[in-house]
Amino acid sequence: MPTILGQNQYGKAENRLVRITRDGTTHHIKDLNVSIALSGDMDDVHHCGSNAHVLPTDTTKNTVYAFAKEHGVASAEQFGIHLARHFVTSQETIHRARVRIEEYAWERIPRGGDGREHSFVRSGRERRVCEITYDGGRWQVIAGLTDLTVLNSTDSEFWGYVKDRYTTLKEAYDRILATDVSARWRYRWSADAAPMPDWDAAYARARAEILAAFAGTYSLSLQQTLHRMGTAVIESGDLVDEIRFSLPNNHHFLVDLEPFGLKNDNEVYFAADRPYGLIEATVLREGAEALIPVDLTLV
Ligand SMILES: O=c1[nH]c(=O)c2[nH]c(=O)[nH]c2[nH]1
Repeated sequence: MPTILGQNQYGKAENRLVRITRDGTTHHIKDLNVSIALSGDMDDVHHCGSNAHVLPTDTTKNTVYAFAKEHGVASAEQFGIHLARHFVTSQETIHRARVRIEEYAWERIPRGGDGREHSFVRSGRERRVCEITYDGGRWQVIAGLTDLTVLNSTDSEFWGYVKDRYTTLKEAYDRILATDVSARWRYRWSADAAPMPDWDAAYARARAEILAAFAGTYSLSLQQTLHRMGTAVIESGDLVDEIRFSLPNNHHFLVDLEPFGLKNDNEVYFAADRPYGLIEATVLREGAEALIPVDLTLV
């Protein structure tokens, strides 16, 4: 039976890279997990095993480390753009490159004024991510974050919902709202000719807008909070056209203390870890195209 080769890509996944920049006795750290996926004239390697068009995945790994030395890592986005451009422009058989980067944040440990800055502590579970795609003509730059854990201990209600014979949920007029924010946003930058944005500043602004909107929204549902967070990011400038969120509703249930003769005045909660509501949506600038995949685990 004849078959047709469909979409295919290959490359080295999860190259763990730590780049130290030594600025005298002050050191800077970038801690990345870099995944490369290349596509192009790959019919022969799949059909008859000729590797003549294949740049080895091992080489893509080496390129990550060599570029870290030669070009440094100014930002994850800029590093990804460098790599994607290199693979597509240096190899005739490679027409598209996708570079995904996860970044782990480190904070400095104060060293008691000895003037030497080389001690770090890993901060939280939160990760910064980006995905760069280049096909020789157009760029797609998606950035985001995963597992940014936030909680409001009041200013959240949930009532007025549909009730059927299986509904047992009590209406809530003062509840905890908590989630681990996963967000991906797509920058408008899409051409080599356009000036390169300050990726770190753009990331910091989006993250700050998400946090401010979460804290500042009097919430009638997590869906409403999501929409406010997305709108805040898009309206904060003209760089982000689309943002998608995946928000687990980290339920906190009031514990029944009446058996102990105690009144629970919204003070004692059971923090459940599963199951959890999962609220997901994309917010777009008017007229923008939805290009971020529905399933954020794929980005
Ligand atoms: O913010 C919420 N949105 C829902 O859709 C929902 N459903 C539910 O049971 N609790 C909540 N909370």
